[in-house]
Amino acid sequence: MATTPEPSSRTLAVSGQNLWLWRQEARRSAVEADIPVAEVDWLLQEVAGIDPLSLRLESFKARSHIELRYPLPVLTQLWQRRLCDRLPVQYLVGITPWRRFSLKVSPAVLIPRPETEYLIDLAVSATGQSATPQLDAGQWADLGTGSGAIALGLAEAFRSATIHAVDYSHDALAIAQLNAQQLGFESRIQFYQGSWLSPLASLKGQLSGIVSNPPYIPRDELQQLQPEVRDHEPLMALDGGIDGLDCIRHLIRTAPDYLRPGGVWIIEMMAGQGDTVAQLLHQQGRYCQIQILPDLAGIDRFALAYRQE
Ligand SMILES: C[S@@+](CC[C@H](N)C(=O)[O-])C[C@H]1O[C@@H](n2cnc3c(N)ncnc32)[C@H](O)[C@@H]1O
Repeated sequence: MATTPEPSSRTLAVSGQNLWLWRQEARRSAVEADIPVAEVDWLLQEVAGIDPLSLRLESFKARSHIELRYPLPVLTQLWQRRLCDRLPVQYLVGITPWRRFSLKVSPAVLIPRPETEYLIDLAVSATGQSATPQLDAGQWADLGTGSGAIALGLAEAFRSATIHAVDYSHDALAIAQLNAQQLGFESRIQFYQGSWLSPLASLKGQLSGIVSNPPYIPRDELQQLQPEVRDHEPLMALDGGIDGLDCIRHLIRTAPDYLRPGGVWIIEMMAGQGDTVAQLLHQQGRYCQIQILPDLAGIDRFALAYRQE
């Protein structure tokens, strides 16, 4: 498993000119390796604390010294891992932005994606549109919490709710808990190790909402994923079984017993799964107002339904 070196406790300084030269070389190698050059600047923001404008205008070049989290040769080694091992830059620096949060990530968790941010907006608008009272309060679940991103988003959006975050992976839960502590949400989110809803048996019939971004990649397609994903993100976060729908089918089948009447069920899915997911929700017979919703690019990526009253 890839690990990022611990930041040095020594003060490590380089001249702006030297760092500029390092950046030029890294940008050249990024182009050659077909990696977005913007990732070099992201790395420099994190390890050298240089703001995006100074990077864009290259004004940092005039500074006599810039403090780094790692010595320059270690930075070079890190960048080599990005180039040669295709290690995602988020794992290199150990953090990723998501909504307004800066989340700790490691190869134990999926790197939360920008499109997943929309699940929180869907949850907020679903509670606003519902006739069921106080859907934005009470108990909410984030199933397959990974880094804790969705649980944190829900905790921030629904100030009176308690969030129950479940993951099968102990290592993922450790990261999620750390994120909750660092962002000041530890009293609002409870964490459970186990499979989907099974650790929440005591909450049957009480959940105001269930939100999940489950694994949904068909098994045969895993090998065709980009190396950054295939070789570094956890298989347990990706593998959705033969047709990609194993976890979604399970969540459709089990969620009605856990939702309160009128409670909302929201998931992310893969492009092309919308028709089948809508059909499964209809067949289950206990959902209403079933909707398949697009992402910002207009591609169907989300499903939303309410438990019948
Ligand atoms: C696609 S990732 C989503 C992570 C995070 N919610 C996000 O959106 O970035 C799916 C998550 O489901 C978890 N998972 C897989 N199988 C599970 C199961 N049977 N029960 C609970 N969690 C599971 C994985 O460990 C992984 O963290």
